[in-house]
Amino acid sequence: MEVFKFGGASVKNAEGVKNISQIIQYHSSHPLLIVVSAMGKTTDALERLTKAYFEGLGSVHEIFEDIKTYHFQIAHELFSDGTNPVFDDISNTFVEIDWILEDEPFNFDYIYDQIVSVGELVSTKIVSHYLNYTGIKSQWADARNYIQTDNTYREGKVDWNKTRHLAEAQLLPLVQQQIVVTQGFIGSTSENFTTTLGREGSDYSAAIFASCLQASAVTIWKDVPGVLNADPKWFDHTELIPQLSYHDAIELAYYGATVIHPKTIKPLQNNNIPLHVRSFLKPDAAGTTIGHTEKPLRVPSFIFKVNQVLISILPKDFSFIIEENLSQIFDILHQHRIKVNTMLNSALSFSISVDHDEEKITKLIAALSVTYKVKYNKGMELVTIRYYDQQTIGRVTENKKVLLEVRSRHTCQMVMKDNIQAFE
Ligand SMILES: Nc1ncnc2c1ncn2[C@@H]1O[C@H](COP(=O)(O)OP(=O)(O)O)[C@@H](O)[C@H]1O
Ligand SMILES: N[C@@H](CC(=O)OP(=O)(O)O)C(=O)O
Repeated sequence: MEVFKFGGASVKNAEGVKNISQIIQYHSSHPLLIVVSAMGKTTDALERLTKAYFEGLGSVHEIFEDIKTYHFQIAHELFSDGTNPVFDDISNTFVEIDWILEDEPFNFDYIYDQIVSVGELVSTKIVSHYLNYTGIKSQWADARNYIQTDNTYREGKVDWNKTRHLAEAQLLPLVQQQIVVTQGFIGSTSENFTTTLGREGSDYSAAIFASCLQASAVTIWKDVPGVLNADPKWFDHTELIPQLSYHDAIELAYYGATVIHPKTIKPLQNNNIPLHVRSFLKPDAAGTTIGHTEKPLRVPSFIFKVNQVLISILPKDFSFIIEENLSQIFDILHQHRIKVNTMLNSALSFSISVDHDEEKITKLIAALSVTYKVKYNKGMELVTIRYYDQQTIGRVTENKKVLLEVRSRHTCQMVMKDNIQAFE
């Protein structure tokens, strides 16, 4: 059996749903598990809804109505028959949000997961109904019955033993009967509360299912021809990488190549399952295959991250940065759930580049400032070049001021900006 994953961009409208149905039909001669994300930018909209609800804003109902209208419009374009059971199914799924909104808000992360997960529930209902409507026999499955996590809401940690057991015992027999459509991104605690696996986590879901079911391959269908040596949103002249080792794929994803969620590769590598990245716009093209290959990447690959904050942390008494300080600093970073994108330490300071999440950063700086002198620069860019050379470094740093540079044998990272403004 194989696992196919379709992200939000592939099902952002009725045309998209029709397109992926054709892809599924073409491959339907062998068992398939289809993992689907929320439609288009629905997760962002549900996040806005959750925030508005917590802030008691009057826009809550307007945001919610827009989300519902978007899905019903897609369904009306797909199903000419207004009595199709899909319409009741969509309504019943959205009712879960109505119930939440009737109560007073409590525990943001928990409520976030209960609301935001509805995006995946409703998209998979539409896709599954549409496959059946067009004669492709399929059944809908609730990913929460299989993917078991702890109760770290918004970033559920997978309980692999339970998940493997449930997937093998209960999901595999279904997939062997007919095509199964399920959700990416969501799981469940042992008390049956919904969790999410972290933003963009549907690729990871596909890998979890594939590894638990010993799939022969995973294909993630994207709006790009495969893995390129840079994000085409940033660069004009990108090159397709036809074959990529698991190791290089992990490095690229880890440094922020958003084409693959960083957690996706390891479970596949551990089980020797190839990962194909292909275009849902050109489904006949081979794309990229990630697997065991000794072929090194021939072209330098770039990863850009904008909206970075460069934070320098110095002991208040100007003493040296020693292991004890580092351990305390990492503890504070961990408590604030901050992912460090790059770091460098010198005798007197420790510098990190992190994503600029205003709320988290304000709290982090306040916590660090108790013990340390903290300097920071907002609005920075972080570029990572895998397999760098001097010419490539020259190209990306043209007209930039580099504030921090870290190099290993294969990877060079630079934090930079056009005009520097220092804050203290
Ligand atoms: N190295 C890369 N190769 C290809 N695409 C990349 C790369 N780095 C970033 N991307 C971006 O990843 C996007 C596809 O990923 P994403 O939007 O998360 O898909 P989905 O929502 O379908 O999961 C592309 O549109 C592209 O802009
Ligand atoms: N819908 C979730 C999960 C996901 O992975 O979506 P996508 O496959 O569209 O990136 C999100 O936007 O975070």
